[in-house]
Amino acid sequence: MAESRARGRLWRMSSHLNPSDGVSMEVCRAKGGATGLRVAILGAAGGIGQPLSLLLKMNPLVSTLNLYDVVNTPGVTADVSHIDASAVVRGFLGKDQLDSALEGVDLVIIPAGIPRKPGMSRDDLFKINAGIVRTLCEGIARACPRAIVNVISNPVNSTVPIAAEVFKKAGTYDPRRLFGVTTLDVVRANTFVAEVVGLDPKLISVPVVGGHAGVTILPLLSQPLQVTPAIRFSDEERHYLTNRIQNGGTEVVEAKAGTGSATLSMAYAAAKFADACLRALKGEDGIVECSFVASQVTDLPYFSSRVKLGRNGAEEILPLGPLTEFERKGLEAMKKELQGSIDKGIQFATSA
Ligand SMILES: NC(=O)c1ccc[n+]([C@@H]2O[C@H](COP(=O)([O-])OP(=O)(O)OC[C@H]3O[C@@H](n4cnc5c(N)ncnc54)[C@H](O)[C@@H]3O)[C@@H](O)[C@H]2O)c1
Ligand SMILES: O=C(O)C[C@H](O)C(=O)O
Repeated sequence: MAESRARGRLWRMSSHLNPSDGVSMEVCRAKGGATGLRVAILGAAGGIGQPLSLLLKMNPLVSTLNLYDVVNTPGVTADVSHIDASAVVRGFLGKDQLDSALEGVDLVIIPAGIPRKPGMSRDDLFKINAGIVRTLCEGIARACPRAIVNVISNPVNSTVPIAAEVFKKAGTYDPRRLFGVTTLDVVRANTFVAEVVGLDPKLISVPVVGGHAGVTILPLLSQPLQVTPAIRFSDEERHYLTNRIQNGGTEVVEAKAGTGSATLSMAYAAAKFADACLRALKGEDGIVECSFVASQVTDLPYFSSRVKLGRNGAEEILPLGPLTEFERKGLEAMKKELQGSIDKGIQFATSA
């Protein structure tokens, strides 16, 4: 009897988390930490979305975590909501619940969309993911126009310009609040450099600039901060590392052999970048992360480089610093492709 009473209570506690089931929250006295920040994950039931939901639930800065997807959110929500961290988890399913998922949110993270299979480029995802990102950003413009937005969906070099155009059309665009998530490139660069030089990756911080596809990913290996004496690479090491960092995504896609692309390392990277945004929103000073943003650092309208984060998002885009000849050539080599991907995104969003 005692056991079944406990079970009934648990059922109510978890099922009320999905607003679609009509069960009220009256059994709960607490409705979530009042002082924390509200986060929505769009695409929360996917390969990235699920572990990212887990990591954000564990983030003490988060008071409310809204999980949105077009499939499977009730199960993911019930599962993640049982973790004994303070964020209240709420599930939202299908496009009719998009605006409710976004209302009052401070940070929106978008990992919605299809991933690559072997032999595909990120640009091959454009056809499907461009429309998904556009629809989700229209929801953001309606329901939480002041939110910070972290775009993960590929091709990032085009989806960020799409998001910007949607917000411009809605009259809500603030370039400081829109970020393409390129943290995984930095995470990979730190890991691979640490392997080569035999150091703890936590000591390495390689800025990775440009965009998020092939040659547009440019690690500035002459600037791996925090290590004294400075690391110097041989030509062979520099070529190996640049090539491996540029092709890190493909390495995972091929290893997964048709079942998807990076999900766990990406969830880690997205949670790291989201945490930086949340800490900046809370007023913490001195936070710098690489991200693909509207930029004047080069002649390209969007570019990933080190960005100082503040209460309003991107406070300052830092200069690239001194480049080696190898890096200067890499920068020139990426420009045509990156400009083309940016133009493709703008064209898609403005012609619709
Ligand atoms: N920026 C990066 O560094 C990086 C790294 C890895 C993957 N990615 C990209 O992230 C995206 C997601 O990858 P994944 O492995 O999680 O894919 P996945 O297929 O496992 O998950 C995608 C999720 O998006 C959902 N979805 C589809 N349409 C939607 C819509 N209209 N609204 C809400 N949700 C929707 C799906 O239902 C699914 O749950 C891909 O485009 C992938 O290329 C980017
Ligand atoms: O490579 C991909 O398709 C996914 C992602 O962009 C990555 O870098 O892992």
